[in-house]
Amino acid sequence: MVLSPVIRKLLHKRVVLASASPRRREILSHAGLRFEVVPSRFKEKLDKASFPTPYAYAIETAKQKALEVASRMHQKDLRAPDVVIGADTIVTVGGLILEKPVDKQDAYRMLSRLNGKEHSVFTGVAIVHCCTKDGQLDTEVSEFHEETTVKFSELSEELLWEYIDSGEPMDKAGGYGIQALGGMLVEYVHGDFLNVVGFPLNHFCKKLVELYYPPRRKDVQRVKHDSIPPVDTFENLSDTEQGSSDPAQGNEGGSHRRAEAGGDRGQIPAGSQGADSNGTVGITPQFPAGLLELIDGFKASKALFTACKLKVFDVLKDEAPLKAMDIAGKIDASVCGTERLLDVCVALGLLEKADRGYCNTDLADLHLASDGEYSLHGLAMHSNDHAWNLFTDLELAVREGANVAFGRKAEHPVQSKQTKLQFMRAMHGLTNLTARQVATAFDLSRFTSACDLGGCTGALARALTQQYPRLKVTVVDLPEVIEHVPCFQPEGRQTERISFVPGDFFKDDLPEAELYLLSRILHEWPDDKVHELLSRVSGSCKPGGGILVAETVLEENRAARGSLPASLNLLVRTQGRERSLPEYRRLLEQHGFWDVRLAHAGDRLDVVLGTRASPP
Ligand SMILES: O=c1[nH]cc([C@@H]2O[C@H](COP(=O)(O)OP(=O)(O)OP(=O)(O)O)[C@@H](O)[C@H]2O)c(=O)[nH]1
Repeated sequence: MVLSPVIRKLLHKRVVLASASPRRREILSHAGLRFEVVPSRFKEKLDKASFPTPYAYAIETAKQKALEVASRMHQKDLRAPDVVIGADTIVTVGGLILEKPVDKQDAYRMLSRLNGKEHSVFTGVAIVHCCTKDGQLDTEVSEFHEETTVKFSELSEELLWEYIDSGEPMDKAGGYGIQALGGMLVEYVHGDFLNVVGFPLNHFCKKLVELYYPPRRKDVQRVKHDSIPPVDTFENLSDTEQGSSDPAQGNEGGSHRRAEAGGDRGQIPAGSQGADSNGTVGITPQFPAGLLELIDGFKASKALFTACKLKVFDVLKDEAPLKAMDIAGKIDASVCGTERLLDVCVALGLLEKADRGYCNTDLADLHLASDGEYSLHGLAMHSNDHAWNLFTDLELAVREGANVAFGRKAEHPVQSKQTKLQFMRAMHGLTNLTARQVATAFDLSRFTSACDLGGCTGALARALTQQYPRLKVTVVDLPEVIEHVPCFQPEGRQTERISFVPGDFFKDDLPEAELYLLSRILHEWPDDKVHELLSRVSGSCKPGGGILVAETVLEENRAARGSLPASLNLLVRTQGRERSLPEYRRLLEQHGFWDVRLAHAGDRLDVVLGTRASPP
């Protein structure tokens, strides 16, 4: 949803978020902003003592992060984005500036300093507008900061260490994440909560209003600048894309129609008045850009899939820039069709276009070319060739309440050899992106052996053995999956501590292990099969051993997660479903696993750990 026309002002610009923070990405994308993410390479080590205030330090760091990205992008293709956003969050307590802890001891030092006290969280933000003049990068920087006061409860040493061991503190300023487990440490917050999480959205919108709608004399009394203008006021500020920015054509005094339902993802913004040929006055609703974007969403996905299938991103990874004609030759397609596809990819932020031709964006280089550890090419191809067809049955699946496709089209997602390999590629790319976070969500160093059930290409096993030098992992998967594992072994990095065992975890004996891993497995199955599997795991797991389940755990407010399409995916594809923490807790407890704990492992994945109790 795009609530604010001021965010819409940016929809037609190429916006880049110069940050690796998943929280910033989430806050801004939930606000309806469209942008690319290019993490900054600026080293955060400015001399803190040389700044008059902590926030001056945060602002300068934010600015340097954004400027580094602007100049790198400009150098790469001689064209910088229109807007680059940088941010830096710090915590101050007793005159000290705390950033992200470097290790657990550092996290402990930070959290001990915050224990039982009030502290301030500052986020500095820089909005850099770029343009290219005579091949030179020209920038205009707007900056601001926001302060929020947070008070921690008195916390015991045990609780502090339990929190540190959850792994959550490590990539967070001050060593805590208020949006997750860290929220339990906090007694009160004064100020903007999102500022603590990493991005002061409210102040950002005010800054945009200031930049994009400088007050006209007659507005000065009407627009209150110490708050985000209410929606009506924003509508009056709407630009030519949505209405008229000409003050003479504004809506002042006009009646704003409000809808009961529908409209631009929920609300119909006020439009313009006009008379028809009969002289009847009517109101044209404002253009529902967000809704049209939803309606057209499938076209964007299909464009991405097609470019992947035609290996456009591979071609441009090998050689760039290239003109449409050269690319068409290499992918064996028509020039006019190729040019259209390429331009759509530019609009989608997947490619960049300059005078000398087209290039991949960093995002496409990393994730859409078919090679590379973090390639999602396999996932895109799986979505194109399989998920796409299954989703045509969504209406039927919704009517029936179960996956009608399951019986008709597939017994399991792994079918023909080609399909199998494609599914494995999809899972491999996805798992590589999240494996480290899953491996570090809890401290698993007490385990010396693990068994990854349905561990596919061993991507999670690899992350675990890299993280825990004493750990040996056995990967169990169907024989027809294990057969293809050699295609996925990274050169020279095969570790002797990983072994692959062909087998069916519903039928064959499970290998002995202290820790059993079920990553993205349980959601594939209905409750009766989950019970069957957990009972087998429970039978093999010794008291004190563990079970680690990696899944998207549903929150109470189910609509709040960006991963809900996944739940429809399960509806059309399998008989399984996503579950909430109470549901996982109940399932695990029923099979003798206690002390069930949850940790987040990134945007779309959570980890649940349970410990096998001694039988009564
Ligand atoms: O309660 C919370 N407090 C802070 C955070 C996250 O902490 C980091 C702050 O670090 P920084 O500003 O340096 O940003 P990075 O993550 O290193 O990304 P950049 O590439 O922008 O430097 C930030 O991620 C906050 O979101 C939190 O999550 N909760």
